[in-house]
Amino acid sequence: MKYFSLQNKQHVVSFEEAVVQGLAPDKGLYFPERIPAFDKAFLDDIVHKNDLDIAYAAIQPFVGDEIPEAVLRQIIADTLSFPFPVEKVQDNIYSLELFHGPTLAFKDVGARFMAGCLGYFRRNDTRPVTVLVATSGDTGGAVANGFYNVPGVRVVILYPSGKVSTLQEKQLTTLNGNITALEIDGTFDDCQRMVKTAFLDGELQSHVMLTSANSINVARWLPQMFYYLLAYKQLVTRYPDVVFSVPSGNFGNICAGMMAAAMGLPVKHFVASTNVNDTVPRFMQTGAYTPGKATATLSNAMDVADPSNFVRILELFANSLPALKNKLTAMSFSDSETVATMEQVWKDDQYMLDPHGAVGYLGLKKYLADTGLDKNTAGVFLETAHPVKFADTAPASLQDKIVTPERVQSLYALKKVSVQLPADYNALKQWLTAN
Ligand SMILES: N[C@@H](CCOP(=O)(O)O)C(=O)O
Repeated sequence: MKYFSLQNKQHVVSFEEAVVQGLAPDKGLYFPERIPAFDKAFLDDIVHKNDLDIAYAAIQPFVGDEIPEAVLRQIIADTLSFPFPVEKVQDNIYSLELFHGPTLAFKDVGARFMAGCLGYFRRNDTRPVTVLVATSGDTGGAVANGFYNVPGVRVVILYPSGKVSTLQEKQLTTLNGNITALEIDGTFDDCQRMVKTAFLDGELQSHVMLTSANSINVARWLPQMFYYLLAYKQLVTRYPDVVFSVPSGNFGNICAGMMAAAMGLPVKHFVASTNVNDTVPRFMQTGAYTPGKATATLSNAMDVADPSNFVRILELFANSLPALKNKLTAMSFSDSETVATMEQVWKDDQYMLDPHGAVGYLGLKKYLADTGLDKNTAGVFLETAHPVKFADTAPASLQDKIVTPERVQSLYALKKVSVQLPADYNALKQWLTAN
């Protein structure tokens, strides 16, 4: 499989080059040259396949022969070492729980897969590489955990000061070792812009070898297909149709699901559920892409005004808005709707939503109500992070009901270590060069 830059289709690279570079030199995102198709017999028999074989079938065409089969299978096994249950919340409404990994968010999947690929590609390379990553909350912790102590790799995480939760910040700032947290006086979009600018800076790159671990990197983005297939496997014997509602910020997660659908996974429809950072829902209505400045919300990991991966979604639909609308509906919800939903679902169903899952749930319910879909349809919202990550801003009535998983309990006592920087690319460049 080759990958081209979405800024210049003539710029074509291998999987390895796409992973190691992260972003094309022209700042374009890499995109696969063709969309592989799942074997129909394999999909028809998916309930009898094991999870690792399903993931292998999904990702192998994107990797080709650039990673030997045994190595790729081991990377997948290391990535999927925790469960992805589909929990019933109400009749026809299911939560795909993606928070059972080490950092309690769906990002663990992509971060661990990418760490495995990068480790393989750099096995004979002694030059140190810097993984540069921007986070609005969850990516940073997952990348820090996935790359912690990986030889020859240093991770530099940019996060917006005061705009991530207590637990998220502890996950970013307490590992130390090969992980450094840069606390930026700005928004996630500022952090993402600074990271992307670094990739364009030839002078910087002559001193520092850089790659990205945001979902702009194909090895972070594509493995997110796995859990759509695993959810489908769990539901297909009961429901002919599945609708996924995906809480969306940088749009990498939903874009991976839509890639799986383009490969043949039978998904009836996708709902992109956003908070008030509604650039995509507005685009879907008007056709005008006009990102403003990000607004801070309770679902902070989705506080993204200019989502990187939306260009990939457009590419999947040959930039045709009518074609996209047949497969995707986008809706936005306020914090007050989010809180009311968290309280209501706990009261009625004893299911604890996190604010991102609540936004996904809202989008799903609204879509199903608007379209009047029947009992043959399973509605699935992605519960992208554990509620404890947002315990400090959870409604007072729910605070004492959120259970802290054992694997993060010790984090609260650790001391935060971060470097404060202004939202200015030159400050980042100076820091990277000096360190
Ligand atoms: N929601 C993200 C923002 C970055 O998204 P990514 O999937 O491109 O890494 C976060 O939690 O940091």
